[in-house]
Amino acid sequence: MNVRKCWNYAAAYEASSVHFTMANKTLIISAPGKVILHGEHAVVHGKVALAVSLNLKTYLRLQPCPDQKVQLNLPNINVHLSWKPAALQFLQSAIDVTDVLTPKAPNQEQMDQLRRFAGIPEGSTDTESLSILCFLYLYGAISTRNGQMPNMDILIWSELPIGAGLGSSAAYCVCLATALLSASGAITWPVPQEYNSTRWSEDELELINKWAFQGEKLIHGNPSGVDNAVGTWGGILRYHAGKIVPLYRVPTLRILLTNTKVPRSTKVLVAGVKDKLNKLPSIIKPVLDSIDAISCECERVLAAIASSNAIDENYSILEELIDINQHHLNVIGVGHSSLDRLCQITATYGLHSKLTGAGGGGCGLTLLRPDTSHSVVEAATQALKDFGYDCWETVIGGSGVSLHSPFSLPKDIFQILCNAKNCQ
Ligand SMILES: Nc1ncnc2c1ncn2[C@@H]1O[C@H](COP(=O)(O)OP(=O)(O)O)[C@@H](O)[C@H]1O
Ligand SMILES: C[C@@](O)(CCOP(=O)(O)O)CC(=O)O
Ligand SMILES: [Mg+2]
Repeated sequence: MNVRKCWNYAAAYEASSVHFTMANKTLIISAPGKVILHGEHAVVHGKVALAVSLNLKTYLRLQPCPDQKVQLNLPNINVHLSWKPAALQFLQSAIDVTDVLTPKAPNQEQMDQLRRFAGIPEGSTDTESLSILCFLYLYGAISTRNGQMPNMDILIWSELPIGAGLGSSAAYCVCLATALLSASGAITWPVPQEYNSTRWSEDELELINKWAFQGEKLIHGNPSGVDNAVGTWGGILRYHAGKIVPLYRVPTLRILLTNTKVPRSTKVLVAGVKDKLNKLPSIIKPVLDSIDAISCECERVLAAIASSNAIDENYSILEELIDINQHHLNVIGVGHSSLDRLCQITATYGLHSKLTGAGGGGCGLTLLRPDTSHSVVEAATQALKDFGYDCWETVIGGSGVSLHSPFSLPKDIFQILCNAKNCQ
């Protein structure tokens, strides 16, 4: 791997006790959430998944900390922490990552040390604990290389619903990995004229993706890697056993997303499927094989639609695949009555839905045909909202991890990330 050294950054670093001086620039990064069309859960067991980036994003703002501390602000979950670098000194010996180009996951002993330091009880899977442990691990593994204990002020805020199947954990990890790798000089510290675009080389994106995957392991236990791949590269991807293939022959899809608002944890659901597979392999394995076949068939049909072939018939196949997969997901134990209701409500409008992401509540997707009328979408949306669900038509397939100028952000996001007090 040829990861570029950021020489300007290194010079600034040498000349200053502040790790990422760079003329005290603020770095703003975003990573998108994702929608899994087909293959959730099966992908953890080596099957194919098709996933696409979402126009809802997580944003990270990184800046030097004026009072020489390490600060972590996570306003979505009301976490505001601050450490003196000396208090984090133990991370250097505890997380012994000798080569930042070779990402590793924490072992049990390291996890125990991090947990004890943060005062998090063993086995705790609450939102705050996972986010803090993930930060401490990535900071310790990436930022403290070369014996440094850099001060920094990090704020991460998301427009994604958290814990709802749209990949907020991966977007969180991609943003953190990108910021920490940039600040440590392992990947390019982007220069101002590169704002509003992805300016990392393919090797750098690979390194971001690999570190984000280590973070996902901490949050999910046993992730497939599909979510962090979409968060890093964006677009529509076919993911199979770590192999990422961008798909180009795909029509513009219209998708309605519904958040049932039923909370659930990906970690718990993924572990549940593994248990079922271990307990009843001859029953569950064929279901995972069938989900694999659904993803492959969906890819074929999307390519056929993109070539303008028999649109109506091919949409009928897509709808049937959605229905079958939703049944399979129920069989492997990741359904929920809130999702069944979503499928029933949309069916009354002739629309087909399935859960997306880990299931157990969270979000479902509904496929709209190119000619599904506005009035049908409105009526279905209203019926779902009447049930207390959030429902919106999405824009999918946008860019992956990106860099932003504070002043080109949408006003509301600018205000959250860069109020006058926080932004330099
Ligand atoms: N913006 C955020 N701020 C803090 N933590 C976050 C944020 N986004 C995601 N997380 C972490 O990711 C976890 C949710 O991940 P997960 O259960 O995989 O659901 P999903 O990825 O579908 O949103 C949260 O419990 C939290 O630890
Ligand atoms: C269930 C799974 O396939 C997707 C989980 O996505 P999410 O965390 O629910 O957004 C797990 C994985 O692929 O790592
Ligand atoms: Mg997740």
